[in-house]
Amino acid sequence: MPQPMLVAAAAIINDKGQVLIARRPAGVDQAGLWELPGGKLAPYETGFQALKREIGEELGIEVLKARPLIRVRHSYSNKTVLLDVWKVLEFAGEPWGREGQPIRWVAVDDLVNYTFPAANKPIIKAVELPEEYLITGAFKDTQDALNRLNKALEQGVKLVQLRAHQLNAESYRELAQAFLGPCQSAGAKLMLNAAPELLNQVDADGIHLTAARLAQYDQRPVPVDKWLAASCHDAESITQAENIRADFITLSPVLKTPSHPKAQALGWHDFNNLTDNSKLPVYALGGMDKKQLDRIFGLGGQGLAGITQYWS
Ligand SMILES: Nc1nc2c([nH]c(=O)n2[C@H]2C[C@H](O)[C@@H](COP(=O)(O)OP(=O)(O)OP(=O)(O)O)O2)c(=O)[nH]1
Ligand SMILES: [Mg+2]
Repeated sequence: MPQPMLVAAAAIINDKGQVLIARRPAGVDQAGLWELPGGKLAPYETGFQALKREIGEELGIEVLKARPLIRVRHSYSNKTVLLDVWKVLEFAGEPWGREGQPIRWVAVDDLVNYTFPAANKPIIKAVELPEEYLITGAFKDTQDALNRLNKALEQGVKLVQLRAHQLNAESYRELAQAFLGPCQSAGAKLMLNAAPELLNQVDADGIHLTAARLAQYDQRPVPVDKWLAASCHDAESITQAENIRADFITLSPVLKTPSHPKAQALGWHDFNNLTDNSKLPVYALGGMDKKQLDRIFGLGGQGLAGITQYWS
C-alpha cells in the first residue's frame, strides 16, 4: 500500500447544530467540490496540531476544543489520502474564507445536497450520526416497549434499533409501526433489525442487518435514501459491510457482556485495529457504558451501542 497523504479536517458545529463547509477553488485537487476545512499535516505535526493551524489559516478562528470523529483512508486515481477528521466543539472568532473560498453553515440534514470528494461519504455519515445507538432489550408487551422507548427518547436518544428476535414477523411489524411516531416526534432515526423488504411496509429510516443477514448479500439491499447498518465481529464482516455499501456498523463484543457470555471479547486493542482499517463509522458494542465514550472516540469509534441503562 502506498504511503497516504495525511490530512486533518474539521467538522465545525455551531450552536444551531449546523456544520461549516467550504468550497475548494478551481485548479486544485477535487476542484469545485465542497469539503470540510483542513489540509495536509506538516512534517512532525500531530493531527490535532495540523487541525489548529489549518483552521486558523483557512478560516481565521481558533480551535479551543475538539475530539476525534473518524479516520478514513481513501485511494483516488492519483493519490491515497488518510483523512483525520475532528469534531470541533468550541472555537473563538467568526470564521471567514481567508483564502477567498466560499464557506457556508449547513444543517446536518442538508449535507446530502452538497457534492463532496468521494472520500467524504463515511465522513458525512459520521457527522450525521449521534454518539449513542440504542438497541432495544427485553420487554413484557407492546405498552412496556413503548414506555421504555419514550423514556430513552426523553433522555435524548437519537438513533434506535428495534431488536426483538422473540417476535414473529407480524408482531414485529406491528411494533415497528408503533415505534415510528414516537421516534419521528423526538427527531430520532429508527432502524429495523429485520429483512430489508420490511421497509416496503414500515417507513422506518433504515435496516440493521444481523451478521447472518449481512453475509447473504452481494449488493446494497436498501435504497440510498434509507440507512443501512450491520452487525460485525471481525475484519471479514467489516469488509463485507463495506462491499455492500453499508452506512455504519456495530462491532462486538468489545468487552465481556452478560448478554452474550460465550462470545470471545475483542478488547480495546483489536477494536482500535479494526476501526483503523474500516472506512465506516463504527459503534462499540458489548459491555459499554457512557463513561467509555472518550476512549471510544480516541480509538476511532463513532460512539457506543447497546446502552442498556436507557432500556432498564
Ligand atoms: N481539507 C479537505 N481535504 C479533503 C477532503 N476530502 C478529501 O478527499 N480531501 C483531499 C483533497 C486533497 O487531496 C487533500 C487535502 O489537501 P488540501 O488541498 O486541503 O491541503 P492544504 O489545505 O494543505 O492545501 P495546500 O497545501 O495544497 O495549499 O485531501 C475534505 O473534506 N477536506
Ligand atoms: Mg485545505
